[in-house]
Amino acid sequence: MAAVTELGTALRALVDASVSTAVGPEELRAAAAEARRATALLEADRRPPGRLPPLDDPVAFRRVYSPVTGVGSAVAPPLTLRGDPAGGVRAEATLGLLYEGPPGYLHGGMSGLLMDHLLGAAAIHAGLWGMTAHLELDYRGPVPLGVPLVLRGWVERNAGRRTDVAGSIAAADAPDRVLVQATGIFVTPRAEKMDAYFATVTDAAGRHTPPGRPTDATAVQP
Ligand SMILES: CCCCCCCCCCCC(=O)SCCNC(=O)CCNC(=O)[C@H](O)C(C)(C)COP(=O)(O)OP(=O)(O)OC[C@H]1O[C@@H](n2cnc3c(N)ncnc32)[C@H](O)[C@@H]1OP(=O)(O)O
Repeated sequence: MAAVTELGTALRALVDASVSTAVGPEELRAAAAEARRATALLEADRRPPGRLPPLDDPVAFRRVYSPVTGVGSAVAPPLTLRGDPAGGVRAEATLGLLYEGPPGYLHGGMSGLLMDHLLGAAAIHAGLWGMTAHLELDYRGPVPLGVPLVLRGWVERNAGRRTDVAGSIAAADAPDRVLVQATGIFVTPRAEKMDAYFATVTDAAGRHTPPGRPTDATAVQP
């Protein structure tokens, strides 16, 4: 885990530098050559799709390469989710130029990614695993880059396999002024769909490990 985190941290610094650098073409080409060397090192042994990385725990929903929370991901902020004393889950983040939409502000699709994850995590935190069936966002104000944000997700109601969830993004210094409001419907797929979707998913040892088994949601910090 330390090595995965070390590489992820280095890659995030590289990606951030690559989208904010003002160096010339010679330096860009030299950096590209270094990046290709690193890629060759990593390509020496790759896992096939459907086989989880050894550090993943699908029951606890620990995903080291998640594009939202993955400590090993080059593109994840990465968020750390916590149980929210007010209910549901929350995370804090300061997002950089990698995620820019309008100049100086967060790309709206990135808000969608983050809200999808927070809402899904809120359902899981309540013991209600499901896949996103519907996600709706209201963009009430632009989300600034480079300032601390607070992201929240909470369950509104549950009926059978369906869970209605909501969430928000706000600046940490103005948490009551909601910039993005999200609502979503998460559905635990019927058994035959679960089988069809995840029949070939295995852990690193080759054991069948579909998601959605009863979870202790330990990926959310207490
Ligand atoms: C903490 C750890 C961190 C870890 C946190 C990890 C968070 C991860 C968050 C990311 C999650 C994703 O990206 S998931 C990936 C994106 N999503 C997908 O690919 C899902 C694609 N869609 C599907 O496969 C399907 O539509 C399903 C599985 C969602 C539903 O199919 P189904 O199982 O046949 O369910 P179905 O019988 O149709 O519906 C069940 C009930 O839900 C209602 N329902 C279903 N869909 C909808 C809908 N769009 N809008 C309204 N209502 C709906 C139905 O009316 C019904 O209500 P009633 O009649 O019972 O009242």
